[in-house]
Amino acid sequence: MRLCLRADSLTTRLILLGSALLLVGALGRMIFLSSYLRNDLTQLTSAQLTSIAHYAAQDVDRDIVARRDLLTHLASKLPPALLGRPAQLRAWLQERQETNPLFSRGLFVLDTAGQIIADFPAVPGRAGSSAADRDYFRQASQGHLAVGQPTTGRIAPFPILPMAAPLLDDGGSVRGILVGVSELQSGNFLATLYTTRIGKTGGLLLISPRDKLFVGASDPTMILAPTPAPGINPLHDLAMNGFRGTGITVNAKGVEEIVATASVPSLDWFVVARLPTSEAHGSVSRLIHYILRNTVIILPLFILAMILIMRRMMRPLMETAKRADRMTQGELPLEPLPVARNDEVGHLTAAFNRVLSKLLESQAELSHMAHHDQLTGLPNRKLLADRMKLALARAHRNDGWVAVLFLDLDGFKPINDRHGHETGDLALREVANRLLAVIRREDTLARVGGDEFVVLLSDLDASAGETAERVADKCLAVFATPFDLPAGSCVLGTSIGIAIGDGNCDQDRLLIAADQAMYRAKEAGRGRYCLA
Ligand SMILES: Nc1nc2c(ncn2[C@@H]2O[C@H](COP(=O)(O)OP(=O)(O)OP(=O)(O)O)[C@@H](O)[C@H]2O)c(=O)[nH]1
Repeated sequence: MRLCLRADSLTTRLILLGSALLLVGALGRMIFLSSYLRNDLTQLTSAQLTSIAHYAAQDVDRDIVARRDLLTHLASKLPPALLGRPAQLRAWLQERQETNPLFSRGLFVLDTAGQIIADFPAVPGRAGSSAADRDYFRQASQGHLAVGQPTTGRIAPFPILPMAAPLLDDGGSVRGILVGVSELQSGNFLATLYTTRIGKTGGLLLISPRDKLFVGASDPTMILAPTPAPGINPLHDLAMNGFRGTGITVNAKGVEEIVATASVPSLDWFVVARLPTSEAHGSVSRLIHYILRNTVIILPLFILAMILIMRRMMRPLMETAKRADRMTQGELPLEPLPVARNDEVGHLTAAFNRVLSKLLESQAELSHMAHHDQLTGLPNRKLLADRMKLALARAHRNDGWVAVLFLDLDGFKPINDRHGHETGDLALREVANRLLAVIRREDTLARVGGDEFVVLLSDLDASAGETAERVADKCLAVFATPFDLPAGSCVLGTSIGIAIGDGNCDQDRLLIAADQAMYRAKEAGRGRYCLA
């Protein structure tokens, strides 16, 4: 049986509903899962970035502290007498530098006017030049160790960090300044910070709030670039003012990032570890694509499976409907349908069968009513006509005979008049019962009028007349006994007209002949029979 997917069919609706639920489920999973995972990944990434920023800040701090300690130590050990002897001073610097080359761009000494007295390694043009304008000179002149502003070297164009320590005499006065210069990207300084990548496009930043500079960055274009002006990046502004923690922000290039900040303890610098959210949430996008792809693959399979399942489930229902249809069109007899399964379709089929059996019962009742007399339950004139037709056909085939006895009650009307119709009805029923008792089972007793009965005797032989007279005698005899009715005992009689016919007789003429014979019996004094 073919299953048509019509727009108004239950199957189509169920498939559409199922598909809609599948899509809504996938959509729901995408929305709720992606939101949940985004939050989760943001927290996880923030924690990881915090660790990275912290470790990077510790690394920077270790390098700064090492240089600060070295410079302080060298300044304390530099013999004051060497300040007036540049050649010896350079030799002293060389010895120290070769022993511990932390300051990759060398050491030099300034006099109190900021003039470079000696340097190592000797850079052409450095000795004799002035550094009086440099911030570290001004700070160190005050007697403090100074970390200068990271800058691009005057001699060599590399990002450098100068550090300066005052050379103090015994009285604590500044006699000169020892300066150490480190190339920021040198292998023993911050090279790792410059080359570290977080994810594909994330990285580290080292920021000096005092100098409003990016000291270091994974992105080379940002090295020594000025930090954004306040108001561009709120989280950056907070960090510049001392906030340390994590957050999501949009950087100056318009990229949304997860960032974590950590302070470099020995300076006011801080490290920023950053990762674009698009990268951090990359697995969410992949998951959404995965769900979408799966849904696109599953949906047609689901629809196909639904069609097959629905076809299987609906087959009994459709077969039931088809058979019911054929029954209504008269192609199949009205019979109970087979109940295939004990499910809703089975219940529907069983209900249909119950309706059908009620219908058959009503039909049988109607048919009985159409062919029987309501009062006595005897065949009526219509059924008698059918039976006569059959009896005459058999007689025709067998060369047999039929006899019709037409009975009209004598004295019935006075019972009605005297005792009422109900008593008359009881009398008619009793007459029917008494007559039924005297005829053969295969003969027919019919009520054809108010107090008129017909006895049809079929399959008679040539002695049909004698047989009919014998039956007429028996019928007369049943009236010999008075009728014992609730209203009292009543006497009834009957007049009988007999007509005999063979297979060639017309049934109406036979009945009329019997009727006329009955009238002759009436006229002859009632309570008797006459032959037609
Ligand atoms: N109680 C009852 N009476 C009926 C029914 N059908 C017809 N009758 C009555 O039966 C009576 C028949 O009339 P008649 O044939 O003249 O009655 P009768 O007294 O036997 O007269 P004769 O046939 O001339 O002997 C009428 O009074 C009808 O009203 C019925 O179903 N029940």
